Amino acid sequence: MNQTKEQRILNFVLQNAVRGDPCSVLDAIDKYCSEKEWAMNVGNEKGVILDKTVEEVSPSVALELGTYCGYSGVRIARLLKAGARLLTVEFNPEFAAIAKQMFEFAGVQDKVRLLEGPSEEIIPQLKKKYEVDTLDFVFLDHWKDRYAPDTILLQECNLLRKGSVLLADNVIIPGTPEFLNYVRNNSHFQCTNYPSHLEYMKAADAMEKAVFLG
Ligand SMILES: Cc1ncnc2c1ncn2[C@@H]1O[C@H](/C=C/CNC(=O)c2cc(-c3ccc(F)cc3)cc(O)c2O)C[C@H]1O
Ligand SMILES: [Mg+2]
Repeated sequence: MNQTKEQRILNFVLQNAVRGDPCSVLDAIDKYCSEKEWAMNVGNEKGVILDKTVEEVSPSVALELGTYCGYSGVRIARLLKAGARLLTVEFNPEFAAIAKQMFEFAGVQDKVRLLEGPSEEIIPQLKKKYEVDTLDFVFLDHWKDRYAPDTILLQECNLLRKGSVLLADNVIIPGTPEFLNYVRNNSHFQCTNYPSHLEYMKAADAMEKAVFLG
């Protein structure tokens, strides 16, 4: 059976990165996806914005929506302090299987919990089933039309507290107009835009940080 692009990315990592070295995993994915096959990883340029935000927040509990191959999950998990954890949500079982192997190879599997299913089903389970009180950091990188409804759902489920930080990928391309309108016109969010570029390309993209004010 033909391999998928995501399996080819994982194989390249297994053959070219160093087991237990998260940075070598990120470098291998970026090398493959810039030289061989484009893929929708947040990439190294927007990845630095993600790094800085994670370091600023120093979250105890972080949530990622849209795991895909695990690139941003490795990126976030490598920066987490001892005892902190990342919950990452992915509803495509093939991608989830790839990401799990990516986390194990990178050596971050003890910090990451991959939750398989649609975000609208998982988010309401976070408190009771996954023992979350509130979320310190949320990275939104799943279907772009889900950013706004899931931001509302996070509030409805009382998962945000004063100071919770949302960071959204792709607010220019593919674009998340409903989400931007929602958080920028909402007195409960303080927003900051971070201009950048589409992963592995010259096209303009940006990330948006939205801090929940309680
Ligand atoms: C609701 C829900 N629940 C759980 N997992 C979900 C979910 N919606 C998507 N997912 C999972 O996240 C992943 C989806 C991410 C969606 N990301 C994208 O569609 C995406 C697309 C581009 C892009 C830009 C320019 C172009 F010309 C073409 C593409 C760039 C990116 O950085 C992206 O994140 C994989 C999917 O299975
Ligand atoms: Mg993205």
